[in-house]
Amino acid sequence: MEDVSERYGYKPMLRWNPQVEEYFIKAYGADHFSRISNALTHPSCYSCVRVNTLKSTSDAVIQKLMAIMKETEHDDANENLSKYDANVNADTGLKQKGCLKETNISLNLSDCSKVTNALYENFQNGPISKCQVPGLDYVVFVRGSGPHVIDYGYIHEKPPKEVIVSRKCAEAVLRGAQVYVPGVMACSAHVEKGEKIAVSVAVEQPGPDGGWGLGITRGTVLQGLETDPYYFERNGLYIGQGRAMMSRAGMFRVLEGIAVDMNNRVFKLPSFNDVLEGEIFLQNLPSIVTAHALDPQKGERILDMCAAPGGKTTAIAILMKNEGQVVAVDRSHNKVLDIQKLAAEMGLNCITTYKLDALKAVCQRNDSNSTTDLCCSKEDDGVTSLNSDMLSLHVERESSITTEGMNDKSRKENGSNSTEKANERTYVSKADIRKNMRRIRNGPGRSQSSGGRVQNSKGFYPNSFDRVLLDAPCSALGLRPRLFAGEETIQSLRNHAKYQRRMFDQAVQLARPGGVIVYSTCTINPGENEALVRYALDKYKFLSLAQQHPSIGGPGLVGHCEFPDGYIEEWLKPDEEKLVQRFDPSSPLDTIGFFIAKFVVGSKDC
Ligand SMILES: C[S@@+](CC[C@H](N)C(=O)[O-])C[C@H]1O[C@@H](n2cnc3c(N)ncnc32)[C@H](O)[C@@H]1O
Repeated sequence: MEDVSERYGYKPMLRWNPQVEEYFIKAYGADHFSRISNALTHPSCYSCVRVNTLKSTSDAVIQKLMAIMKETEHDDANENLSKYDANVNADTGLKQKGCLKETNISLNLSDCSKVTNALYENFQNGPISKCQVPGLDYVVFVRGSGPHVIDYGYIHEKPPKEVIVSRKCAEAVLRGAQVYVPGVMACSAHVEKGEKIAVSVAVEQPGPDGGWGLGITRGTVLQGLETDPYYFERNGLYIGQGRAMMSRAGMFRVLEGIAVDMNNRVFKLPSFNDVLEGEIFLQNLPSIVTAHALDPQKGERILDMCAAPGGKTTAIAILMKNEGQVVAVDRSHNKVLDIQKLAAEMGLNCITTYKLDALKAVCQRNDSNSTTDLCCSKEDDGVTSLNSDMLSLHVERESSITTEGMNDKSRKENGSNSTEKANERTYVSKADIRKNMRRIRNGPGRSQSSGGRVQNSKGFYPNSFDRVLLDAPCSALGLRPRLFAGEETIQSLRNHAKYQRRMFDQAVQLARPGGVIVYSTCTINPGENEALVRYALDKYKFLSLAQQHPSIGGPGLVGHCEFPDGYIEEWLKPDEEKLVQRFDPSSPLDTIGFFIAKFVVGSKDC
């Protein structure tokens, strides 16, 4: 007989490109890499909330979040007691309820086996508490739990009804999302609205051509038999149970909406996504530390080179008490709008946004005649803040979001995004929702006719910033939870590294002597981390690594790696490793994989 607990469990194995795996094993050692790889398949066991100290305090936020959690628990309890009655045999239903209760009661700290002592102490006084790291008391941790064992109601020869979801959908669900219609790939026959559904994920498998593939026809009928698609591959890839919000036919007919309401998850993480608008921001701990490491001071001029959606930009602005200027650029028009929305929601008017390719972030003085762009047209300081007069006179307008009046959420739900996008967690600001409501009521305003406005920039003058943050686009191999990592090859990893070096070259020109550059990535790839630091220190003798505060990540990697093609990748030299922060997803801090290096810029004349 089938081992039900194995089949209906959650024991994913991350797949890598074989050469990439070999490289990481060389870098970390086989055991350590296996721990990292395993950690990446799970979400962190706590959520991290950054408090907007200009609007609230950690204590006030903790009180409010506690109240929200209480309310939710109360709603959940009622929901659990009433929801399945219609379609489930009464006895089985009662058993399920018992199981749910038991599981809930067992949500204690021991579930989160990887929590450090520091975090453990944080949670001694309840599920929500202030971060104990000196200087980070405006960070609030909210305890989650998992992995939970779920009873899917398997009866011999009568497997539970189920859906298979796409991998991106599953990753979003593990972070707390619901299953949206586009994410559903296959479903059991005769599923009706309200029925209990087991949710598993189909992950890319090696294809005959050496690549990866997912050969599954959307709409496939599942029988719960070995003949089902990915039957064996889905062993141990069950991510929770939910209630069908529509019939099987509906799931493949409609284009939008929640297909399965996930009410019994393998990982339970409170998301607080749409509460306490402007008062809090959900952010990974290493990202918060990055803003801190930059050490922005009131009145300074700071450049955030790859800023969207603005998590670090707003953290920096708050550390500066909204005094000074934070110039936030991104190459994506819509993403610049996201930064604007977030800044508005958080009440931060020291943030100026531009659309700019960070590879062309430096403009020379003589460029200014040929451009209407503000950044290079102002002789005195190289950058100009965005006020309303300037907006009407100088802004280069761009047509905005094509789906005028729709926020990200409605786009997601109406199916105009891809299958994957429908299950990615997208940030929707309350300010955005309110703005759209106003537009619907009043019609488009004068400045709203083409949607949001984004000012193009042609770059900034050299040495025009006190501090520069380069939170570089990267392979993102530290992000979690992740169920597949095979897409990155050695070549693609090297391409990321090249791109980052070119951006760093721009950052070096823009930071003034005596200024600071912070470089960060959310990848575990040393080629994009330590190797970038090596490149920077070897090429720019006036740069030196600086101590970061707080320093809670681990040390960097010292040495080098020799590749089969003869290429040698140089990492850090002894003593440099303590000056960078490497957040290891398998470490007790239980964060995403992340890297931070801080450079001080010396005199550029030498
Ligand atoms: C890691 S994300 C930044 C996250 C952001 N710093 C935050 O904390 O919210 C990288 C960003 O770089 C942007 N990007 C990629 N290539 C770029 C380029 N050449 N110039 C400017 N931005 C770029 C992407 O659009 C993306 O928003």
